[in-house]
Amino acid sequence: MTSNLLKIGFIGGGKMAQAMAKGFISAGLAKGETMISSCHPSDVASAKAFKDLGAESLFENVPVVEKSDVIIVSVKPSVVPIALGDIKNAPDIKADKLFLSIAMGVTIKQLEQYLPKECRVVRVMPNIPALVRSGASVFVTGSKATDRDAQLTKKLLKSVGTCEQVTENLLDAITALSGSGPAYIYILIESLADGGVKMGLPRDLAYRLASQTVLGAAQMVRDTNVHPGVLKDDVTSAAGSTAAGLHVLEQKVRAWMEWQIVVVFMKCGPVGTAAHTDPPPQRVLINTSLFKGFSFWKLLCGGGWLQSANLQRLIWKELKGKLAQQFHFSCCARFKEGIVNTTTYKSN
Ligand SMILES: NC(=O)C1=CN([C@@H]2O[C@H](COP(=O)(O)OP(=O)(O)OC[C@H]3O[C@@H](n4cnc5c(N)ncnc54)[C@H](O)[C@@H]3O)[C@@H](O)[C@H]2O)C=CC1
Ligand SMILES: O=C(O)[C@@H]1CCC=N1
Repeated sequence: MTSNLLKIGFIGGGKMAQAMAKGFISAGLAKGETMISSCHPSDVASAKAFKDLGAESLFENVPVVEKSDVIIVSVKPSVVPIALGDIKNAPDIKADKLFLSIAMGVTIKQLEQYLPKECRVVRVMPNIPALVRSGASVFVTGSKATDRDAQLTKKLLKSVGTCEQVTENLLDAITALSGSGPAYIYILIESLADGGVKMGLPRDLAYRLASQTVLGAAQMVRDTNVHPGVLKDDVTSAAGSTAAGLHVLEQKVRAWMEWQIVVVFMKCGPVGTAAHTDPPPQRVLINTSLFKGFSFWKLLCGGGWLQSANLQRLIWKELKGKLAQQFHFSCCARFKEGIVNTTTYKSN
């Protein structure tokens, strides 16, 4: 029986939409035929992926809204105004429905502006392990979303992992931690396994051991409620092998893992708003250790202006090497007596 199941629509049928759709099917919350997706006409792979699930797959957004009870907006942030514009500009569309946007950096305010005024909006940050129902999701409700919408959002997201309601000011940091996080854990697994292979392990055994080790360690943190530092000490015998390994890792990995959260956080604001009319928020850098001798540098959200070109050059030199992708960001120097500089750069 499919008649009691919600009709779930995806505007954008890419990687994250497919992960959620497959998770909903495994959870019994949807069937292929109760879902519908749209994608760009050039994206035949995504269209096929949804068809393979038994879902309808289109190259138009308006019918997805018309045929669904809940619509998941799962296009890239820069495409959100275009895709939602299709809906706003459609004559006679009945859009008094719940829209869940998973787009990085696009705010509730923007979503409500892009959509027809009768739409109810929830902003979500899921992650890709939703595919195997081990996702970590959070959500924020928009101004017109009801308690029932919040309950429904929870039901959908809990079916594919954990789900917590948060406030919107936390979403960019959450994107950096759990939205992007799986990618960082994948390189950790890959590098653990590569190290094992280097020392003679068969590759398939190395991946099985590496992934189970990450899974088990994560479960220990989640289920025992013991501080990760204490758990780490339990593995580390005096003068043993783990201590030797940690000596290497502590020098680089810990600092870099924290640093990437700052970098992603900085990226979320400006990119999410790049295509929009709102002025991009000033995202500024805090890393007191980076700039030796300039211990007054702080991470700030806010603006200001600096006179020292030397300081600007120094920051830019530091950052350029660390930020692989092209984007705008602002650097801000804050002296003890107040903010003295903000400059917007474009990396290349
Ligand atoms: N991939 C991930 O792990 C996560 C992604 N997200 C968010 O999910 C969103 C989608 O990301 P991915 O699935 O990774 O990207 P993707 O590139 O795999 O999917 C984007 C989809 O949008 C479709 N599309 C492009 N233009 C369109 C249009 N005008 N109308 C309708 N569909 C259109 C594309 O054909 C494609 O199917 C992004 O906003 C991202 O920030 C959030 C959390 C995790
Ligand atoms: O890379 C991205 O922009 C998206 C947001 C979180 C995970 N993937």
